[in-house]
Amino acid sequence: MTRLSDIMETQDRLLFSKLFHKHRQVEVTLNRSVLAWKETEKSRKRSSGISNRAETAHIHALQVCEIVAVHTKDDDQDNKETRRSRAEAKQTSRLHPHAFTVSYIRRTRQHQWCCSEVIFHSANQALSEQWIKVINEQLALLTHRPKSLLVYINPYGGKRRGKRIYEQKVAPLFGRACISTDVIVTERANHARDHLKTEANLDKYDGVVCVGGDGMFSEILHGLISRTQTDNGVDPNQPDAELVPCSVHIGIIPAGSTDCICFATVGTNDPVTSALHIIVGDSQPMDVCSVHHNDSFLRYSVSLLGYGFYGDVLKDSERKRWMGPARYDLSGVKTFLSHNYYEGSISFLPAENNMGDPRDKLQCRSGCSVCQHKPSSKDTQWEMSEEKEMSDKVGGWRTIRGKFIAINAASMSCACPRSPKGLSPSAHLADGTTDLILVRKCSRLDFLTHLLRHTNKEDQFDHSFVEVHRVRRFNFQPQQNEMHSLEDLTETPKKTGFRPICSAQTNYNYQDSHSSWNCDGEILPHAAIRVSVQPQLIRLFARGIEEQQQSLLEDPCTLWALEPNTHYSVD
Ligand SMILES: CCCCCCCCCCCCC/C=C/[C@@H](O)[C@H](CO)NC(=O)CCCCCCCCCCCCCCC
Ligand SMILES: Nc1ncnc2c1ncn2[C@@H]1O[C@H](COP(=O)(O)OP(=O)(O)OP(=O)(O)O)[C@@H](O)[C@H]1O
Ligand SMILES: [Ca+2]
Repeated sequence: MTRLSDIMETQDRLLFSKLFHKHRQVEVTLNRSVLAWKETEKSRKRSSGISNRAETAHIHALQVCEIVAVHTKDDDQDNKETRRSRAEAKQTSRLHPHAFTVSYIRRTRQHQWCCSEVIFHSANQALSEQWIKVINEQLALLTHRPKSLLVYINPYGGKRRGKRIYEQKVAPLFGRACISTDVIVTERANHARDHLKTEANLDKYDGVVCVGGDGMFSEILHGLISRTQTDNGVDPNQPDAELVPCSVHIGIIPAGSTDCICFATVGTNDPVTSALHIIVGDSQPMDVCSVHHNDSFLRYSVSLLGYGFYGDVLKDSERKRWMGPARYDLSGVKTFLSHNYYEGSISFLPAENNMGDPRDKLQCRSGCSVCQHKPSSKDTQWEMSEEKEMSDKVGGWRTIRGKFIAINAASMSCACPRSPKGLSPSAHLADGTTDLILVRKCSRLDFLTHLLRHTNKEDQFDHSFVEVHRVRRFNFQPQQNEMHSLEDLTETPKKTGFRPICSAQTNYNYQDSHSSWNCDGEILPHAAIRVSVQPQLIRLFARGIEEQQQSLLEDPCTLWALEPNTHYSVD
């Protein structure tokens, strides 16, 4: 571990100068990883007045990898941060007229980042220019940062604020970081997907950014995966085909209704935070489920594949798109009151024991050790073996038949503002597995308790009617001919008035006896599906949720040790 005082002294120093910051003289040091400064002793003595006892030294430090950009100071930036008098600011500018601004990432609250600035003044123009040059040289060494991005904006996602969010909050940051962009505002559903599939010249870009919600992300996902498979001659209709990972990173600027992919990979739905993760070129691999019906490809999923409750909520909510995000709450209540269950048979290939358990409370966080474990070739051979697929007993495939209110496969936690811990709080972003949650038929009250536990600290899997398995693949086959309402199961049956109650004996048809699959917010056209997790098929400009820092000083990224009698301020 490097000590901050060493950085301030000589260690690997690239540049050292006495400059002015907030009207005080500071010693500024740059090495390959840190930009640090502290007030000079002379200045401290002057500020502490007549007493000869200097104030304690404050050392401020920024990590170079969290510097967004360095520029000559704009005139209108004068002393925004000091709240000192204009006269004092004018005096600094007169005596030390050559200034440069370092824009950097500052952590605020709840995983949010903002872009802050620190301004250094100098009397010497050449010195100021040298600082800009040397910092820029260090930034240029960070080759994983994107230089050119293709941006798709859905102007109709969420509360229809995508365009404004991009123009006001994101474009200025990309501009400051000297990232060039080609922006396409979509004109119809699937515009972005089709453009990526056939037209976009992907060689030009280091990443694709989507401004919108999970549906818009899904378009980008489908466009990119499909393009990559076509370019590599892979037929996606083969359920066992090994798909080729996409080389282009995806960035998400949240502007939708749920935005669970952004929330579960960054920890917050904030456009500025996401833009900063893109600028620094963060990289988070992610699993993708491929979904087939017989031998034809249906869709890819990265978050929730939900049959029963979440399928019914989505189907109903699609008719209420005009309501915006509130449609999910209304359809949620309506579906809850309908209280339907569906019969079917689900078979699955459990993940190996060393892949953890959905109830182990080992949450996926930045640098997650579980996600480092790549499936061995032995695991893959096992997966591919159709012979094993036929067997129910030898530790391979298992089959469960039953009546379910919900069948959910969560390939990641699916945390979102509605449910901050998500559908499966310990699911992992990139471990090659999905958590299969089976909610069997139960009373309304029991199901409500289960739902409520998604919003508090209690364990939503701790019910006799819920089971959860970590799996690599699963198949679902709906029961052919029955549909039930749970009216007869509740202690005090009530007519809901929301939908006709069908009994098992009367007028059932396919639509009533089957639910639909909610695949990341899209309805699938078939109930019988085969699902296979494709480990780490895509990469996002994200780093996973960072551990909450108890204080900024405990930032896991800091490179230095604390020293007694010195105050540290890690900006
Ligand atoms: C009593 C309160 C219980 C609240 C329970 C909240 C659980 C919420 C779990 C959210 C999981 C989201 C998973 C993400 C799925 C995305 O790929 C997809 C596309 O964006 N979003 C949805 O399908 C959108 C799905 C939106 C689902 C909303 C469900 C709302 C249920 C409300 C039930 C109310 C019962 C009230 C009884 C009086
Ligand atoms: N120009 C457009 N006109 C109409 N629909 C569009 C357009 N561009 C994209 N879409 C479609 O709009 C749908 C919803 O978009 P988006 O995901 O951005 O918002 P949302 O549904 O409100 O949020 P979430 O998916 O997070 O719940 C997507 O499925 C996408 O295909
Ligand atoms: Ca996973």
